[in-house]
Amino acid sequence: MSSTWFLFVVVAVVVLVALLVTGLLIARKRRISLDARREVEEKPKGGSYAASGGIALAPGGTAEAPEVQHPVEDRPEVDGQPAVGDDAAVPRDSAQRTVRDVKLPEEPAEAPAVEEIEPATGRIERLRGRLSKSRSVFGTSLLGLLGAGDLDEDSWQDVEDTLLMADLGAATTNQIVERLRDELSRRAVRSPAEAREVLHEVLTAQLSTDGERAVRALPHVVDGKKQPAVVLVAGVNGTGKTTTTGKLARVLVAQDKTVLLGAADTFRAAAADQLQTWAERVGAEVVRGKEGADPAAVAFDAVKRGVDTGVDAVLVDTAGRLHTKTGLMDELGKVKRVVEKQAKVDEVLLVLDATTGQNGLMQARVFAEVIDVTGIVLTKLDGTAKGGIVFQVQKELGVPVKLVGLGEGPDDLAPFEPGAFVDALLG
Ligand SMILES: Nc1nc2c(ncn2[C@@H]2O[C@H](COP(=O)(O)OP(=O)(O)OP(=O)(O)O)[C@@H](O)[C@H]2O)c(=O)[nH]1
Repeated sequence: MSSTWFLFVVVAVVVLVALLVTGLLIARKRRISLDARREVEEKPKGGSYAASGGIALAPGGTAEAPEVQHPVEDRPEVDGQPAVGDDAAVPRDSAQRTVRDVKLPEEPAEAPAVEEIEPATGRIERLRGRLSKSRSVFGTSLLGLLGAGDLDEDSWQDVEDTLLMADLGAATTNQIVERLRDELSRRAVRSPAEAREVLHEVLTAQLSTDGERAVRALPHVVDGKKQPAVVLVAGVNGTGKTTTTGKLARVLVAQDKTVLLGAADTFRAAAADQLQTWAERVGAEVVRGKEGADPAAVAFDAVKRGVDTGVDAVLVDTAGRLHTKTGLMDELGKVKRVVEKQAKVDEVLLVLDATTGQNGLMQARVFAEVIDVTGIVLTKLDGTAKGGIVFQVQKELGVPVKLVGLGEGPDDLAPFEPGAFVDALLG
């Protein structure tokens, strides 16, 4: 009986163990197959990347990104650009690099180059081509008429018209025609060469004047002390005052004279800058005031500075005054009076634009009433066929033409010499 019970118990235990093992195996098998299916189901379509973690979010607003020490700091040769290895060190989604100020090496300030200046002697000959417009009137027209031999009244009328059109004015034209008639018949002129000689003589004589043509721009001694020459440059806007002042400074510097420029044209904003540029080109000092400052005060300061520093000449560029504005014209008189508290004004150059013809003459008259003009500068003779204005303006003012402007170039200013001028006109 006991052995039967023992056998029964063993069989029961074996069955129980078998059942237990089978149950466990079945349960495990089920779980594996389930998980595998889910894995297949959850796999995203299209082969895209499935992130393993979520995106870190932070509240917006003022939170500042931590400063990143970028390796570029240590590698100046990459010049701030990403280079190989940068991404490895700084992940893409780390804070962006900020713009950094990089100190560039300073460029050495360029000293303004002082230019070489053409000698002034013989300039009118060298610039004679610039008078080509006026030359065609005098050279081609007049010589054509006079060189043709005996002139009838119609031909003399043509000579007269030609001179009038060249802006010689009625009085000067009459005098010239009369002289030409006399000389041509007295000398029994037959050839064009003889006609040219007579014309040259008559025109040159018309240009002669008792006035001194030298520009008074050299220093002198007062009470044993060197005093700079003081030159005022006056004229209507745009006639070429500033340009002439600059050109004249070059002429002086080329002769080893020291020059100071006074920018008393305080009306036109760019005038002082323009003068400063001229000064820098020749290495001269400039005295300038604020825009709109009293021109007389600037002129005074310039002359004072010139006296104190012992320069050879002070050239004062005055404002472009319209001759119709009497107040402004009076101011020019004031500039002169104020300057003369410092030093005598040696030269008042009136700049006239030759292309304005008769209008230029009207300006000259008004200026001469306000200020004692001592010399005339006739500019832009290169751009006009009316070179004859030279003849009129001298007669009108009784003041010599001292300088002529024959172009915009820095050395296109020539001393006025009647013989050379007429030569250039006749070609
Ligand atoms: N062709 C030619 N142009 C000239 C001559 N002189 C001056 N100019 C030109 O004329 C213009 C006026 O010259 P500026 O010197 O500025 O005249 P400004 O009288 O000082 O003028 P404001 O300062 O306005 O009163 C510039 O373009 C010069 O280059 C000359 O002889 N020939």
